[in-house]
Amino acid sequence: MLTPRDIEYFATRHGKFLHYATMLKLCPKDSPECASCWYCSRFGQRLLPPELQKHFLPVYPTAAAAVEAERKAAEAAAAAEEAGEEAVAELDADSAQAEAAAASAATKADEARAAKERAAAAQKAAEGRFLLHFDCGLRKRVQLPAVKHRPVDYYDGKAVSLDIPEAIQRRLSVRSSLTPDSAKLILVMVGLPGRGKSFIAHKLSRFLNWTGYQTEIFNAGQNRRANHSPTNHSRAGFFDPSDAERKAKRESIAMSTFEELLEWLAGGGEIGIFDATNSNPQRRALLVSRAAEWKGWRSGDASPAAGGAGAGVAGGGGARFGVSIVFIESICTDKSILEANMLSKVRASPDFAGLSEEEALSDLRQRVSHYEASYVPVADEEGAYIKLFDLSSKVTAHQVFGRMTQRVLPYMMSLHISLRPIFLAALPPGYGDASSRGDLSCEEGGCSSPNQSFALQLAGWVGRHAPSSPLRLLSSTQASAVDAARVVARDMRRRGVGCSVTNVSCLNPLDRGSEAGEDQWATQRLASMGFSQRYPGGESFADLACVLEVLIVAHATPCRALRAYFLGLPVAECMCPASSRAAEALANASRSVVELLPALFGKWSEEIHTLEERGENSEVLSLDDAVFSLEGQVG
Ligand SMILES: Nc1ncnc2c1ncn2[C@@H]1O[C@H](COP(=O)(O)OP(=O)(O)O)[C@@H](O)[C@H]1O
Ligand SMILES: O=P(O)(O)OC[C@H]1O[C@@](CO)(OP(=O)(O)O)[C@@H](O)[C@@H]1O
Repeated sequence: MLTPRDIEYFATRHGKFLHYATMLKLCPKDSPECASCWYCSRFGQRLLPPELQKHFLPVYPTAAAAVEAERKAAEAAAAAEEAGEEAVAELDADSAQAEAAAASAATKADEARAAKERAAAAQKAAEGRFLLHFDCGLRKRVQLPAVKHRPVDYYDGKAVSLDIPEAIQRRLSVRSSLTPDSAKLILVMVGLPGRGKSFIAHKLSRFLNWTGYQTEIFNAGQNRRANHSPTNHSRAGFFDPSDAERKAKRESIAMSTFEELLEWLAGGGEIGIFDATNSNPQRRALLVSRAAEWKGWRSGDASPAAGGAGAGVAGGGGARFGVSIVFIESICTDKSILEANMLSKVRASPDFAGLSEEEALSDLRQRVSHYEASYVPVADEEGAYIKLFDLSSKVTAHQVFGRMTQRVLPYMMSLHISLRPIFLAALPPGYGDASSRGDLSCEEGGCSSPNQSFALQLAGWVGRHAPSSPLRLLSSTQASAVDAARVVARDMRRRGVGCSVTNVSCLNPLDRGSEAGEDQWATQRLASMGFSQRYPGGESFADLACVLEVLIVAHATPCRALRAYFLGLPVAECMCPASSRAAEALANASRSVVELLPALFGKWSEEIHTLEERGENSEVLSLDDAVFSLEGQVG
C-alpha cells in the first residue's frame, strides 16, 4: 500500500518536490523513457494506482478545467437546442420573434462548439501531466493556483538573436571545453605541510568511494618512506629546495607516484587523489602536461585500435579516456590551528620516529620553512581548482565543471574537523525495511507496542550514555522513527538536556520496489546485491548513498549505509548482516545502538551497545508520550 510519505519520498529523491504539492510529470505514452522511468516501472505506464488516489486528492488543474469546460459546453449546447426548439414552435405565432430566438440559439450553439473545442485542446495538453495535491497530514492542504501564463519581465516572449557577441562566445568555448564529463578525474592536493592535505584526501576518498566512484589516494610521502632510508630522506635537509640533488630525488618520487596513479586509472579507477605538497607552479604544470598526453594506455597495452574499456572519450584521435585535473589547495594562516596541526603531525608521522617531540617539531618547522621558500598558491591560469581557507571558513572554486567534480565541491564546503560521536539506532524489523516501504501500522493510527518499547529502551539508553551537551537527533520521516525520536527528545528535555529533532525523508528505508513485503528472502537478496543494482522498480544502494547528506536514527538500510560511509567500507558489503557484528546489530532485532567514535585523521571506530530489556526511565514515560498526531509536526 502506498502512503503519502511514499510520494514525499519519491518527490524528494527525484527532485520534483514543490512545497505543498508534488508534481509528477509522467512519460509520454509508449515513449522510450517509459522503460527507464521509476514511476512507470512501478505503477505501469501513466496509470494512477487506485491506492494512490485513495490517499491523495488528485487535482488536475488543466484536466479539471477541461472537464469543467466540457460540462459547461454540454449545458450550453442543451440550452441552445432547447431555445432553437422553442423558436421553431413559436414560428407560426410570431415569425420575427422566432427568428430572433433562432439567431440567438445559433449563437449559443456556436459558443458551445467553441467551448467544446477549447475543452478538447485543454484535455490534450493535460495528457500525461498530473498535479497531485496530497493531503498527507504532514502538510497543510492547499489549493494550487491555476497555472496561467503571464509575462514576468520585459524579456518574456521576445525572440532571441542567435548572434552571440564574440567576447561571450570566447568565454563559452572555454566553459564548454571544461564541461565534458571526463571518464577520469585527478584531484591534485596542494599546500604546505600541516595544512590538512592528507586529512582532506582521506575524507574525499571515503566520500567518493561511498557515492560509487572508484577512488584511491596516491601519497608521495608514503612512497618516499617505503623506498628510501629514513635517515637521509626524512629530515628537514631533504626538503631544501636549494639542494639540486635532493630536489631531483623528490621530483622523481613525486612523478613516479603520479605514474602509479595514472596506471591505476588505466586499470579501471575513476578518481585518483595525488597527495603531495605540489607547492610550486612548475610541478603542477608538469602534472597537467603529463595527464594531457596520457590517454589511458598502459605500457603493455595493445594498439589503440584495439579499443578498451574507456568510457567518455575526450580529445582527438586515438584518445582512450578523457581525464580532468582539479587542484585542491588548503591554505591556513591561523597560528593556533597550525600549532595544533604540527603537533598532530609529528605524533602520527613515521618521519619523526626516534625524535623527541621538541626535536620533531623543530625539524618539521624547518621542513615547512623550506617549502615556504618556493610555495606559490594555485593561480587561475593553472586550471580548475578548489581552495579551502582556514578550515573551510572560506572556499573558492575556479572552473569547477563536470559531473564528478561537481560532486566534490559541496562536500568540500561542508568538510569539518570537529570531533563528535555519532550514534546509529536502527528501528527493529517490521518498521520500514522488512515490510514494504511505508507499510507501517503506525502510519495510520499510532504506534504498535514493539515500537513503543523500542523507543522507551532507546530513550533509557540515551539517558544513560549520551553526553550532557545538547543532542542533535535526526530521524527518518516514517512515523515509527518520528515516534522514537520524539520519545528520546522528550526524555532528554525532561533531564534538562537540549535535544533538537529533525525529520528527513532521505533517511527513509531503501525502496524495495516490487519486492517490498517479500521478507522471507529479503535479507539474503540484500546481501547479494551490488552497489548499483536496483530492486525491480525500486532503488539501489547507490540511490541511497546519493541522497544521504545528514546523519542518524532511522531504518536498517540507511543506518548501514551511513556506517559504511564513516568507516570507509563498501556499502554493498555493509548491507550484508553477516559481514560484521555491527552490520548485524543494525540489521536484526537485537535492538542495538552502533556508536561511531572519531579517531585520528578523520577516521572512525565503532562500538556496539545493546539496549536493555526495559529502559531505565520507562516507568516515567507514559505511552501517551510516544503516540502523537503527525499533524502536530506541522508548524
Ligand atoms: N582545511 C584544513 N585546514 C587546516 N588544517 C586542517 C584542515 N583539515 C584538516 N586539518 C588538520 O590538519 C592536521 C594535519 O593534517 P595533514 O593531513 O597531516 O596535513 P598535510 O598532509 O597537509 O601535511 C590534521 O590534524 C587536521 O586536523
Ligand atoms: O613532492 P612534494 O610535493 O614535495 O610532496 C611530497 C612530500 O610531502 C610531504 C610533506 O610533508 O608529505 P606528507 O606530509 O604527506 O608526508 C612529504 O612527506 C613528502 O615527501
